Amino acid sequence: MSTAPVLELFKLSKAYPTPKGPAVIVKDFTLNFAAGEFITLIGHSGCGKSTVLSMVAGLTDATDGAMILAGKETNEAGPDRGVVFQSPCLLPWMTAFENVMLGVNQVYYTASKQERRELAEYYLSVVGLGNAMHKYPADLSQGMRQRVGIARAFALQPKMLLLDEPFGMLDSLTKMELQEVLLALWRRNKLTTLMVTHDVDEAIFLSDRVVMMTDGPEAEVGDILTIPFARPRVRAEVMADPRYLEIRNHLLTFLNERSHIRPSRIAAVKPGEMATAGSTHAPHSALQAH
Ligand SMILES: Nc1ncnc2c1ncn2[C@@H]1O[C@H](COP(=O)(O)OP(=O)(O)OP(=O)(O)O)[C@@H](O)[C@H]1O
Repeated sequence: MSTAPVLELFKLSKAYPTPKGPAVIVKDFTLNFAAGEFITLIGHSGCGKSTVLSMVAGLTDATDGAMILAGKETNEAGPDRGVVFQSPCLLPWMTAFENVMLGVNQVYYTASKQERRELAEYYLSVVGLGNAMHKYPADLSQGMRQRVGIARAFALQPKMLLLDEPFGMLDSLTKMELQEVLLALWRRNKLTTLMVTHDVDEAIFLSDRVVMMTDGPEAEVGDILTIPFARPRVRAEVMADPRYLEIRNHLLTFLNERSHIRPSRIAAVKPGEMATAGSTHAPHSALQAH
């Protein structure tokens, strides 16, 4: 079995020009994604999470570093990465089905019309829009529109799925429903996934690993936590597991206390305490030395 990562991010950095000179938002962001791995990225507002996702999507150029996707260095956007944003940006004059078909027609132009239709219908049905796929966005709830966005991303069958706070604007019940929809699709398709979220519980429930970013400027990977719960996960069982609170506390402690500290700048830490990109920390091994 191949163990080569699907995506390697090596010392990715991003600086934006400002009147006072370049502002380095993200610095030396290094992380590998195993095939089919679900990674969430958490950190304080404005630290640079979306900037990282945007560089991975090829929508923003990195100022430094390298990105290797499926063995090839890449720095451009492409249909091999499906992106879902907080708001799905559907064309209002097209139905949900037509919105999904737009991408499907471009990517699968060699398939027959019938095959393309079936692909779009399949993913719209799986996300629960079997009876609403011919409605226009204005006639869909926000949660339903986001289901279209998810169906659209999966229908292109990309190598990677990139999600930028996809459930950030939804009420908590709809959010939980869509997390389940996402997990079901992810399991079926085994897509390597990067998701940006502010929601610690969402990160724990969905992820194989949670990557914590330090505060910006010059934000970097501060710590990485492996989530130990077996899949498929049942929310109630995960939340009742004694490790859940421990993991949650670890993440909250990072956000409240440790996100201001840059691992790369700390000289005196005990061996084994420092998180490195790709590490698989258990909650107890947290960096405490500050
Ligand atoms: N095009 C741009 N030009 C200049 N500065 C930018 C640009 N895009 C983002 N920034 C700055 O980069 C920093 C990181 O932004 P980014 O959106 O990546 O953070 P974030 O962690 O995703 O924030 P949030 O959680 O609030 O969505 C912010 O200070 C933002 O103002």
